[in-house]
Parts: sequence; C-alpha cells; structure tokens
Amino acid sequence: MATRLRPSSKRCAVIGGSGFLGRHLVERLMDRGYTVNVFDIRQAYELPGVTFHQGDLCDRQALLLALKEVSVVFHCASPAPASDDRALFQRVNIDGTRTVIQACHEAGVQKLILTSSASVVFEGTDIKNGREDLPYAKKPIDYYTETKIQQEKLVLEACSKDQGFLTVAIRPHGIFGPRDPQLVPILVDTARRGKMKFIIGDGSNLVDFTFVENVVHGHILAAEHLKADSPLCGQAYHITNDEPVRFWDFMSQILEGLGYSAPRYHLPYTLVYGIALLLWLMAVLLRPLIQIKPTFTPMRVALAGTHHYYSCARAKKDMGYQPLVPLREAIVRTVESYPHLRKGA
Ligand SMILES: NC(=O)c1ccc[n+]([C@@H]2O[C@H](COP(=O)([O-])OP(=O)(O)OC[C@H]3O[C@@H](n4cnc5c(N)ncnc54)[C@H](O)[C@@H]3O)[C@@H](O)[C@H]2O)c1
Ligand SMILES: CC(C)CCC[C@@H](C)[C@H]1CC[C@H]2C3=C(CC[C@]12C)[C@@]1(C)CC[C@H](O)[C@@H](C(=O)O)[C@@H]1CC3
Repeated sequence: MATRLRPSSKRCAVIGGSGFLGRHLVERLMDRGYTVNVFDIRQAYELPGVTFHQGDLCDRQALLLALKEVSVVFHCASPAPASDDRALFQRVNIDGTRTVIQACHEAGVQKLILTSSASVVFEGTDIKNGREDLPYAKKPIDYYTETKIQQEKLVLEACSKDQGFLTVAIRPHGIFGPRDPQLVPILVDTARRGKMKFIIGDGSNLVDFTFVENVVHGHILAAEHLKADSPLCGQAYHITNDEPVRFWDFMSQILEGLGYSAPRYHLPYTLVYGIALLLWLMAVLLRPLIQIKPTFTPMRVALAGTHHYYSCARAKKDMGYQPLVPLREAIVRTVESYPHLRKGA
C-alpha cells in the first residue's frame, strides 16, 4: 500500500507564482528555506529549486499535482484588474477559488493564505485609516473588486479548525516595486502620451502605496502565525507601508525620478469622473464595432482623487507586522529598477 507522506510545514505552493507579487514571494520563501511549487497559467522565469506546474487554477486535477505533500498554499493569482471581462473574473476569482479550496482539502493542505485587496471595502468615496471591520463595498467599483469580495468571503468561510484547514486573507493596497507590470508602466505610458499634466482634485488626498517586499513580508508572517489557537484564523489583514502619502506626490516622485515632468494643473474631480464615466459607457456601447481602452477609467479617477488609506493595527498586534522598507527607499529602488522607462531611453 502506498504511504502518504506527511506534508512538511516548509513545503508550500504559490498559485500565481509567475506574477509580480508571486515571484517576489517565491524568491523570499526560497531564501527562508521553503520548498516551493509554483502553479500558474504561464511560466515566466526559471529559478533553481523551484518546481513549476503550468495550468489553469480552475482545473482541479492540474492543481492537485502541484499541491502534493504541500502544507501551505499562497493564492495570489488573478486576471489583470484593468480587464473588463466579467466572465473571466467570475471563472477565475470565484469558481477557481472554490476549486482551489476543494483541491486543498483533497491534498491535505493545512493553511491557505489568500492575497485579497484593501479595495474590497472601497466604493469610490473617502476612507481614512480604514479598519478591517468596514463592510464590504455594496456597490463595488468594477468587476475585479466585485469578484475579489466574493473570493475573500469564500476563503475566510472555509476556515475550519475542526478539519485542520486554516485560512487568512491579506489585503494589500497599491503594490509597487521592481518588475511591477502595472503602476509604473501605465504611469510612464500616460506621461509619454502627454496625458500626465493634470492633478485630479486639489491634490491633497492621502493614499497607501505598498512596496512589494513589505507585502511579501506580511504574507509570510501570516503563514507562520496562522495556527488553530491564533486570532488569525478566518480573518482579513491590511498590509500597507503604513505611511499614507498624497497620491499626486507619490506619482510625481516616480515621474520626476524617471525624468518626466510632474503634473501641475488642477481639474475638478467631479468633472474628470463624469468624463471617465461617459468614456467608459461609450466603450461598452461601441464594443461590438471597435475596442476603446480609455486611460482614465472611473476606477482610476476614483483612486486618484479620493482619500483611501488603511490601518495596519490588526496585523501589528496579531502577527508583529512592521514594514521592512520605508516609502522613500522603496520609491528610489523602484525608480532605479526601470532604466528602460526613463525619459529618452
Ligand atoms: N498589484 C496590486 O496593486 C495589488 C494590490 C492588492 C491586491 N493585489 C492582488 O495580488 C495578487 C497578485 O497581483 P499581481 O499584481 O502580482 O498580478 P499579476 O498579474 O502580476 O499576477 C497574477 C498571476 O496570476 C496568474 N493567473 C491568472 N489567471 C490564472 C489562472 N486561471 N490560473 C493560474 N494562474 C493564473 C497570472 O498568469 C499571473 O502570473 C492578485 O490576487 C491581486 O488581486 C494586487
Ligand atoms: C492615469 C493616472 C490617473 C493614474 C496612473 C496610475 C494607475 C495606473 C495606478 C494608480 C493606483 C493604482 C492601483 C491599482 C492599479 C494601478 C493604479 C490604478 C489597483 C486598482 C490594482 C488592483 C489592486 O487590488 C488595487 C488595490 O486595492 O491595491 C490597486 C489600487 C491602486
């Protein structure tokens, strides 16, 4: 009879491990002596000691191969937030997460750490020092957020001390850092097209941006503190740099660091939001004829023109979280990591 090996507590799988956050997480886990399986729909790199399993997380059989003898699973896969493919979000973030939970049960996984998002409580209006007990957004601002809410609920509800299956959700906000395919590249592209001249609103709104290494640190702390007798079971935790910054100061520091001019002229928030809404509606109506991808989507305008920063008090108390890299250093390291995006490069 085949004997089933007891999963080692240092054997883990990273679903979405080819992505921006996932790869940073994999690298740090390796440094800390974990054995890592990556499961992703694409293989983006090779790393000695890391086993890649290419597949769709909606495919339970494919997942089961990657979860063999694994005790900890990090789930940080998602379609790109900018996509407007509702069916894809439903399939991957909701149905796929159900499949991940089912596969974890079948494989005897003990802990599941989900990368959620602080945006699950964001409805496009100000949030100042928001805590985790804020209600989920009743009117989520896009399909991404709508399905991240359902995904987080599924994972937290699956937590069962009786079954020996413990879950926790990490809610980062505005992740940035080397290799990020979103924030800096979109910002630079917008600047290169001459569209980063305007500040939306009066420019005083405070926002959290979180350096990727701090997000990774929060995930590993959560995995290591998640025990049957710990307060982490079935809970969500904000993980940010804990240094709210003016949205437009942050953008300006990145732009100027890369040699571009910072935005200077102010436009009223409601005007820009109205235009973004109109453009989005036009894009939806014209979709059968042409594909329009507006830069200033209602979501981006809301993120750029409102206060939204979150308290990390719960993570500090329950898992001893403190950001490892301060914002100033994080910005310098990020700017240095994009020589190809410098003005004139
Ligand atoms: N980037 C941010 O600012 C931010 C902030 C808060 C939360 N998050 C969350 O963090 C996680 C990671 O985000 P990221 O910025 O690294 O994104 P990313 O796009 O770089 O990585 C996501 C990975 O998931 C993989 N993936 C997508 N669909 C899949 C499928 N069906 N099966 C298997 N793999 C699949 C992709 O191939 C990709 O490698 C996501 O869950 C996202 O919602 C991101
Ligand atoms: C065109 C300009 C007005 C803005 C250009 C920069 C934007 C591309 C980024 C600024 C804030 C970013 C952000 C996200 C995507 C990129 C930005 C809009 C998220 C929506 C990505 C998904 C995460 O879950 C969100 C989160 O809760 O952290 C991000 C919020 C910030």
